[in-house]
Amino acid sequence: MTESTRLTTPFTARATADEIIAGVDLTGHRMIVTGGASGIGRETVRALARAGAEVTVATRDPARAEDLVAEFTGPGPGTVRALALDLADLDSVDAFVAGWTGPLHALIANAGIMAVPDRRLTPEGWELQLATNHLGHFALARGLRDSLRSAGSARVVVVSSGAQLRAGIDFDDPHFARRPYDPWTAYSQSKTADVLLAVGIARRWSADGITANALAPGVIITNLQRHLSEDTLRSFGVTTDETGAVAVPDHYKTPAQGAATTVLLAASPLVEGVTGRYFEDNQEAAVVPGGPEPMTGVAEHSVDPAAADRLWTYAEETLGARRR
Ligand SMILES: NC(=O)c1ccc[n+]([C@@H]2O[C@H](COP(=O)([O-])OP(=O)(O)OC[C@H]3O[C@@H](n4cnc5c(N)ncnc54)[C@H](O)[C@@H]3O)[C@@H](O)[C@H]2O)c1
Repeated sequence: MTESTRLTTPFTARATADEIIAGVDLTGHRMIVTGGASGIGRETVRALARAGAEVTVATRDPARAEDLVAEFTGPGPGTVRALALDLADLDSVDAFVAGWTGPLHALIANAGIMAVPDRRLTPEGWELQLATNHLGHFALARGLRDSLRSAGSARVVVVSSGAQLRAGIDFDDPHFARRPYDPWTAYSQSKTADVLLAVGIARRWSADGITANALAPGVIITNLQRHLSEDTLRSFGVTTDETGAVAVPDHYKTPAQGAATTVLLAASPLVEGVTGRYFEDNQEAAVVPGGPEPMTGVAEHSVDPAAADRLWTYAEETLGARRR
């Protein structure tokens, strides 16, 4: 992709999800938002349902989406329901896939965890951030491929992060079995894997009418930061006063603004047919060398087709060899 072919939209970085799809009618569109009960995912669900979509919130605890379901119960065109899904538990992913019937117009891989302080493993022995953010979503997307195909035209949207700039995939030790565990390196690796998943799907499923793109939502205060200490948050410029009010730097977004790029990729006609790309602030991002310095753009290692293919094979083999 060159500068001249980079896709631009009329939307500013501050546009909200509702502004992005104003006038778009999603009636009859069936969509899944993982992690849709909180944070950015919750605002994604609301914007898509307001535009008329039938949205399924895939969440570990469906009770947490009760108010969302209630908000869209009634005469309006959009509906919301909540179904159980634990991405770190492949039996749960399999059960979710087995329970899905009919077409699927958009799969939004939004759920995620960040900077888990110690090296935690799933029952299969996989590092928790890679397992949740990537391997669970890989299994989910693969399991739902027929449903995506049967929609005729379907989109996969993967919520990554600017953290993908900081680390590629360590194919020799993805689960930190030998190298020292670092919470941020593990997060960055998993977010690179998110972009590579979109690239991998774009390389394989285009003939099925399925597109896939990844994005960074910006920086938004949500439950995602729960593993960060007050000192770390202060170093990011986030402070909490004695009343509990949180003050954030100017570049932080609201959840509704954070959901905007996801909604652009899931539903806007502006990106019809676009696949294998990475967006931030509602525009396609520039490809840059990864490393500690760049704050925007997508790292070369995150969109490298060879890395995408290698990760795809790795994920297939890993899932195939899972402990029962
Ligand atoms: N908030 C930010 O500043 C920011 C920045 C960059 C990227 N992101 C990405 O945005 C996405 C949404 O994060 P958010 O900020 O809304 O945080 P959040 O914590 O509010 O939402 C994440 C959701 O994922 C769910 N989840 C976690 N583990 C799961 C599992 N095993 N199975 C099913 N669901 C699980 C959580 O329950 C939660 O609902 C994440 O992928 C995150 O990496 C967020």
